[in-house]
Amino acid sequence: MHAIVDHIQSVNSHAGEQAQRHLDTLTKPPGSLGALEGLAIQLSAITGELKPSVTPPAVIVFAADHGVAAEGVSAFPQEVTAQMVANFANGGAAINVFARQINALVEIVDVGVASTLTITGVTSANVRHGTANMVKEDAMQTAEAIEAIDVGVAAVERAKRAGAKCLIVGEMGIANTTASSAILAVLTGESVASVVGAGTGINERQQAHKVAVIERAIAARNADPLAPLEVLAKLGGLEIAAMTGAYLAAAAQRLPAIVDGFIATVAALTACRISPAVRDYLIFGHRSQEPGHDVALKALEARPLLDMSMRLGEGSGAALAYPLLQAAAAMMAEMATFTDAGVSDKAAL
Ligand SMILES: O=C(O)c1ccc[n+]([C@@H]2O[C@H](COP(=O)([O-])O)[C@@H](O)[C@H]2O)c1
Ligand SMILES: Cc1cc2nc[nH]c2cc1C
Repeated sequence: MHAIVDHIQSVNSHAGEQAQRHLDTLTKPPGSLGALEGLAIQLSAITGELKPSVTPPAVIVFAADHGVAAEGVSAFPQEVTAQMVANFANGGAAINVFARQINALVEIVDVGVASTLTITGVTSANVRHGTANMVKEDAMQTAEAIEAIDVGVAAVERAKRAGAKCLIVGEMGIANTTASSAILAVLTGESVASVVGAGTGINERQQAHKVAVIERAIAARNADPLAPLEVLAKLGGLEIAAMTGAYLAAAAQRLPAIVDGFIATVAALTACRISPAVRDYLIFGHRSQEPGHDVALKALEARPLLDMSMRLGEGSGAALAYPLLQAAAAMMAEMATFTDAGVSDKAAL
């Protein structure tokens, strides 16, 4: 982890300024493509290229289990994590469908599923078979969190070697909204109640119980809000740590990363607390229905591209946003300039 953090540099603001100048020569009123122009400038600043390519994208899904599931904080039983991993391997989940739609490379990584069965087509990088119950003990040791971060780093490096030009990082883990809410409350100082939601679909009474569980865990673990790795280890999840590592590696490799929903954004915030320069490598794909997502987005000063009332995870919202990045790249590469097309530029009034 430390080696990758040392590699992270700021985005190339000079390339971003050149992209802005190029955009203003294209046959459209300046700024008229709105947020798409901002996206193009960001892609240039990330890659250092005036005409960047985001093809092909790589989808990486990290799966892990959570000891805190034993507290009855999710609408679904823990075994669903492993069952969904098998579904990902068979190509039947929503993320598989959306990944095929955008011709993405796909890797499914078991970084901490409770089940000990191995599944063909899944990268086995299990650090431990689920975290401990954070109400009773630290979710994991710091060394395990670092190991899981390194699983994320390694997956991004494989994607880069395979030719990926853009990353879509997703997750699967029953009870991971509980871990994410706990991390977010500690990192931001916001109340637990303001960052807890229905997750996979618990009712209001169960949500009140979830708030109480998280409050107890936060009090018992007593993590230092200024020590992101400690917060991640004590309250986090193995897939959240792997995603944190993936965002750190994306920045180190100068690859744009599309952040998915609530859990992904909490991992992104953790990565930015470890290394603030990561922020400018991140593009926020969608706004999740999970209420804590707004808190996490605000902490990152992020405006997501889509608002589809989704709350699935898996990287699904990021995959749906990917065609907007393709459009931004195509605009830079293919649009005619005023000079090329013989169109009169803005009148000098
Ligand atoms: O991405 C989101 O915003 C999101 C919001 C709610 C739930 N999820 C997914 O649902 C699972 C966690 O929900 P829960 O209720 O078990 O904590 C996990 O597998 C996530 O991928 C994902
Ligand atoms: C079926 C199911 C699919 C998921 N995908 C991500 N989280 C999930 C949670 C459940 C319960």
